[in-house]
Amino acid sequence: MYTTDFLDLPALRLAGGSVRLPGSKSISNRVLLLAALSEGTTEVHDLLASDDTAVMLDALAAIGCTVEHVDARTVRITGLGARAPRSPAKLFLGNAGTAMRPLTAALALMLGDFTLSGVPRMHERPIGDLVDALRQLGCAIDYLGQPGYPPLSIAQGGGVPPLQLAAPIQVRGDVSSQFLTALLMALPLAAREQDVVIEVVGELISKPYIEITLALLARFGIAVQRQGWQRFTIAAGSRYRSPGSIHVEADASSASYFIALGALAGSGDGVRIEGVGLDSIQGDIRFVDAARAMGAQVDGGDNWLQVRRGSWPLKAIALDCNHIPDAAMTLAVMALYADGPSLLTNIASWRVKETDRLAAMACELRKLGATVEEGADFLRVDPLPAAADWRAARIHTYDDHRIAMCFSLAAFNPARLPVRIEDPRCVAKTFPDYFEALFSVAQAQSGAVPVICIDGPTASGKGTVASLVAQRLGYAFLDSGALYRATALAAARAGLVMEPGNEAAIAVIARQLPIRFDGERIWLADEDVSEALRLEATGADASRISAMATVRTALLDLQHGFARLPGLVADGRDMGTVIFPTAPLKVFMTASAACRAERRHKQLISKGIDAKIDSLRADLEARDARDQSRAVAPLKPAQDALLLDNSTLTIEETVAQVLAWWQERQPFAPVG
Ligand SMILES: Nc1ncnc2c1ncn2[C@@H]1O[C@H](COP(=O)(O)OP(=O)(O)OP(=O)(O)O)[C@@H](O)[C@H]1O
Ligand SMILES: Nc1ccn([C@@H]2O[C@H](COP(=O)(O)O)[C@@H](O)[C@H]2O)c(=O)n1
Repeated sequence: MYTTDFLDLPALRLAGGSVRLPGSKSISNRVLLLAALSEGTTEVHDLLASDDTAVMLDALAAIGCTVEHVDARTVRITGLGARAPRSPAKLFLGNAGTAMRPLTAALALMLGDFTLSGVPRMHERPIGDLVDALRQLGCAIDYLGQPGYPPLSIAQGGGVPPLQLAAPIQVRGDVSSQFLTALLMALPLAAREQDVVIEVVGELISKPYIEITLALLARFGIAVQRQGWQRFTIAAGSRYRSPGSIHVEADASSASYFIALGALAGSGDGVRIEGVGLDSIQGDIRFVDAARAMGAQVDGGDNWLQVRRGSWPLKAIALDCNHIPDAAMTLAVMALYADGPSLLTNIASWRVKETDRLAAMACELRKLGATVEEGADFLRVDPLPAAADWRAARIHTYDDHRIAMCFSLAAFNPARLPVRIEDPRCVAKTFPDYFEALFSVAQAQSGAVPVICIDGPTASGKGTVASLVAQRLGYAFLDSGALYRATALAAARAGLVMEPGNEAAIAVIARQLPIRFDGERIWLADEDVSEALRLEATGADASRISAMATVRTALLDLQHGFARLPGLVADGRDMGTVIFPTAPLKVFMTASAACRAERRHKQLISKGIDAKIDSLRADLEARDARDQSRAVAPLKPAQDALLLDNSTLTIEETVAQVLAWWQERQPFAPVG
């Protein structure tokens, strides 16, 4: 997951290959609560690991369920059954509507004292219609802040008041279908001696989500009779029974980004999406119809979809999006690539989601250059047909995962402009590895993967700085010196002396180098050689073999392979001059020999390695001289490199300078 302040997506061109989607958020949190209310243990497979499921799991543990993490995608829940929940309990539910609403309803029917709160935005998301319905029943539930919104208090430590079950329980259905879902999941707890009837007031929105709820209730032993979408009856004697084991389908709304990707850029066989198919129980699968209407070619089976580009430009669409409220945001970005204005209607529910999505989408689309009309419950988006119409935009994401994900599609713009996604971490709500998945199937425009080169002499700090710059930008990091060091180490282990007569044999070793980078650690085959590589003797050997032309050639492909989405920071001696000569930023980093010797001395002492500063200085000067004077790829600044002497700078100041130079090269307007 990218946890950087922003993530710059370079211009993208084509998409192909296969992605496996994470489990559905809606199904995951429903299944967790149903398992918690059941008697017995439920093993939940393919569970989404995300912020929203994490808060639900924490809450279930807090009220006394046993939660065991079997592996990254499997959790075992032992439910409460007939037991009362642990009380008092304070539950923090982040910004997870799928946790706040159903937990409120379930706990309101149980013995105990509970408070339910969330992040500030959660306290702006309405819950009054659900609370009204629960109060009708007789539950003791109060607002702790603004009436109509969380945080809430449920105070039934002394006992659950007698519930008014004779008359139908009325709930509004036109603000959020989650209120009805919450009651449907909670009221089986009350349907012991008599049927419980729920009546929906107003037109029910997002009906497909109710279908998911009913399907999952059935898996946990609860049959609900439905008369149209207005009246739901839970039979007397209902009791939750664990199915023992249950699989969570992949998220159909998450599929929308990859369906769109296929429609925009799917080349060859296009994009294959694993984990959700055309027969999905999730309403958002109907996004496929909308994508087809815009021109996408979509095939699918039980548990897979395959999407290719069809009509181009895409066809404009006018669609009532009530049935796909979440996935419809993806259509708004696809509309930029259409042959005319697109109109998305019946999306008023966007206003009460993670943010006011209607306002947010309009604002961010305009930043890209689009003309957008925003109504109370609709959005009209004009396309951007010509490259000159597009603007390089910093997309603000409002702590809303779907905004981050759908705007990534703007990176396919014909102007070849990068797109900056602010706070990319917000995708953790439903799809923590979204950008990794995107980069695994998307291809950059040729030469568009950005590379920052940092070259310089020994101990100038280029490795330290390059790695920090890479971290801040979410880019890959290439420590090219490690490749020469690893080759030298492998050659020494093979009994070779680093002299010209052994060049051919050392080049063979370099070409087949079984090197693997794993975070801070470096492996040669199955041995962790991180420490051995940093020895001064290994550095000196590396310097000797690095003068051999065939060894350098043998390491070329390996180094080029590091240039992948979303970008690379590479440090070495010839990054800017030979390996990435067209890189948009080249820095030549130096510091005085005295300063470098002192730094290296401190570095070694801190690792418990004894060293003399004078001999260190002599060694590094000898190494620099050899690196500068060799015939192939000598150490020198590229013609267009910026010089950075950091003798008097701290590490942070040096990093800040490199980042500042990088920002100067970006097309985004300065932050105003
Ligand atoms: N201003 C600075 N910028 C960068 N590094 C610094 C700075 N001040 C101190 N250092 C320290 O200098 C030491 C040498 O840095 P580093 O190993 O990154 O250098 P290098 O140029 O990559 O060396 P080599 O070429 O041997 O791999 C590190 O311990 C680092 O923390
Ligand atoms: N691009 C590069 C990187 C390194 N070398 C040689 O390897 C030696 C070790 O490098 P470190 O950066 O890890 O110290 C170095 O002295 C160079 O001789 C190179 O030639 N080209």
